[in-house]
Amino acid sequence: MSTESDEPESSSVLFIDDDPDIVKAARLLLMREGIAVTGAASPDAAWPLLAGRSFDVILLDLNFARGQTSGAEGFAMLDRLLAADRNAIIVVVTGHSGINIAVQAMRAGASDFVIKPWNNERLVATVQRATDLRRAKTKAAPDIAANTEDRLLLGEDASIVRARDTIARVAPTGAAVLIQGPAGSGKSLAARALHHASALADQPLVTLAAGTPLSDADIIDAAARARGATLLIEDVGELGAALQPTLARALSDVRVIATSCEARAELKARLDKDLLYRLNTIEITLPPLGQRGGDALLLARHFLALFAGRYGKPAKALTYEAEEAIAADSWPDDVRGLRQAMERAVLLGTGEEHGVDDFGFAIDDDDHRPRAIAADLNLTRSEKVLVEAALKRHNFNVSRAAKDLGLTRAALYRRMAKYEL
Ligand SMILES: Nc1ncnc2c1ncn2[C@@H]1O[C@H](COP(=O)(O)OP(=O)(O)OP(=O)(O)O)[C@@H](O)[C@H]1O
Repeated sequence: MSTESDEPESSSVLFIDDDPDIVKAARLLLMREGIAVTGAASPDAAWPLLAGRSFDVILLDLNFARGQTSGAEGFAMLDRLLAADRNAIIVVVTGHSGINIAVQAMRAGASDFVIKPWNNERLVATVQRATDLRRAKTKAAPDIAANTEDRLLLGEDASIVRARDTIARVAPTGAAVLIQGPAGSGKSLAARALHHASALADQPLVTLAAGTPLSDADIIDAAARARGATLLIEDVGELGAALQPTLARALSDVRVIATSCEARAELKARLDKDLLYRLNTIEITLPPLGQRGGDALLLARHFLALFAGRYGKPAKALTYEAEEAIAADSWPDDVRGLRQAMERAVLLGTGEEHGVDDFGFAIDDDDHRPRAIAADLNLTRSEKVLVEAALKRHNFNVSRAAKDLGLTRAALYRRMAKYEL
């Protein structure tokens, strides 16, 4: 938001670095220049902050895991940040030995780099330059400063990593993309992410809701408005047979993204061949949340932090039982249902932590385990989920996680290898 004042506008920095002392040093230094620094200890911890607001500059450490020097995690984050906001201003932070890596990062889209330990004056100058660059870009395209919640397809399950990768690769091409998945699984979000990452991001995204009553004229009108831009056809499998040829004919000079709850075979039976051919050059499938491993827990934490920020409530941790129940639930209303459950918990939860009661899970009276776990007969999956939850809870400290799980360190390491954690 711009302010009418002679004072220079203060700027905001998100510093993603696992070393709290480094973040603190930057905060104290930059504060004197009117620059506010928010810290995030890991890429995971950064997303809820990014979803809730926008930052002028992102300082990104490239190495997170202890002893890592390849920068792989930082590069992955750099790609994701730029996919979420192609005008993000990212300054990578690296040690002396990482100059080559910093140069590679700039080739990959970073705006600048800082070498640790830094020279104070140089850090201030770099951040100020980066802020100016952001301001210039924001002026050119005012909507980029809007919060990025509608572009972040979060998750670490292989299916979501693949979906993000496909989005990043096909967005600039203009190819037609069909996104399949159950209701509430993130199809519209994926479509918007695709649009924002495309060369047509500055043009409108026209939506045609195929599941609502439509006439030929509605279809022709939507396609005309989307000419030279992108048409999002939601629930394309619901489109009446009589209207399908009209749509197929109207889709010239339009980038098409379609979503469908139906799987491919069903869609094939329902849709006119020409229309399907026009829609499914590239297919992206979003599996139900209950089949995405640890993503339910990751998303739950994300939404809790997001809503805590939005409603000005304290950020609370989840109890162990609540984590287990969230990880093991089948989430019939998918991500939408989980999102609502987390919003309700933030608004209504009264305890110091979010417990199972905040989410309407019932505890089994016999073994004091959440019922959702008892109902899940897939032992392998439950074990993976529990191991992952314990590791995350203890910030990947293996000794503490092993103790929590009642395992020896060796037994935990074996399971981590088995589940590729
Ligand atoms: N991977 C994700 N990361 C973050 N938020 C998500 C994710 N997936 C879904 N959401 C959020 O969950 C809600 C439901 O997602 P969305 O509307 O995209 O689902 P949909 O599959 O299009 O549903 P429908 O078929 O009912 O239209 C939205 O608020 C969306 O932002």
